[in-house]
Amino acid sequence: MLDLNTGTPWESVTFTALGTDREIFFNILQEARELALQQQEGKTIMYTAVGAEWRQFGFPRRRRPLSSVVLEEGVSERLVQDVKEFINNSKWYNERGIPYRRGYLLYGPPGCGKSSFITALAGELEYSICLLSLSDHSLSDDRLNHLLSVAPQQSIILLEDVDAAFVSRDLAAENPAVYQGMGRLTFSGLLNALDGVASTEARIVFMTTNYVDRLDPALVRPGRVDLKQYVGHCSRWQLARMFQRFYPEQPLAAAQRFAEQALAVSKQISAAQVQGHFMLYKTDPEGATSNISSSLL
Ligand SMILES: Nc1ncnc2c1ncn2[C@@H]1O[C@H](COP(=O)(O)OP(=O)(O)OP(=O)(O)O)[C@@H](O)[C@H]1O
Repeated sequence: MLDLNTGTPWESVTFTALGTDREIFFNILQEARELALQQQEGKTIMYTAVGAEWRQFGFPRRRRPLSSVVLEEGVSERLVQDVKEFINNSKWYNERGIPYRRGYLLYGPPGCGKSSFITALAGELEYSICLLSLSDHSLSDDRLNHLLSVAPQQSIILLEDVDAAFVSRDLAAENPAVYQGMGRLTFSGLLNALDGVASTEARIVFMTTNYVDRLDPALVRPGRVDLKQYVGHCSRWQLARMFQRFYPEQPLAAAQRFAEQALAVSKQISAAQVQGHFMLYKTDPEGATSNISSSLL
């Protein structure tokens, strides 16, 4: 059976037992709960907004290890440390009367690992992800406000491609026709909703964009975005690291040679491109290095 309001499958089960010991029911329920939770163990749950509530999207996904997302040297560690420090410091915020929330902005070209990193971070923290598209035309100021206030506990709110919903107010003023009818969510509604995100629990908001210069400064000011991080094309270090992860049996020198040659072909290679290239040479590291120009251009 389906709950017509939420679309969630459900059924009623009636237990009857002879005797006077009610404990048996509690034990059964406890066991059922543990079994249900076991199914989610080691997994990351994604939620999307449906109407006024968050609904689980697809099956829980196996947690992505942080080490599988190769960002520029030190970047991943810095972000993880910042988030963990924030989560462990509720007292500091309470004592100073500062809303217990932290905003992050990851920006940079497509396919360089912004979304992958956030997914892996959620896995590391054992948090779920609440994915919200600001360009969703059914999103209004009130609905956004409500959704942010009822987000599941221990979740990261992820606003992807924030530039797609709002453009710098100057740009919009210059060319109103282009930016007309971008949904009922207003820019000030978004700012208010972000400012209102406060709870006794750590509230983490991640935003991503490919076009940081299109964002209104009001959106990325401290308090709304506390840490900005550029996630860009692959550096020499990243290329070698990705090679080593893909071909762990290869010596470091082979990884360095791959990185050299890849950069000689182009300085603007995304990690997604590198991953796609390696997939063509799954068991052939030599081929991956000697045929770089064929698929990385
Ligand atoms: N730094 C990385 N390390 C390992 N894999 C990566 C990395 N960046 C991207 N990939 C792979 O490339 C694909 C796309 O990456 P992802 O969606 O994270 O990029 P993105 O920066 O969020 O792109 P967009 O701006 O288009 O949303 C994924 O399959 C991911 O596994």
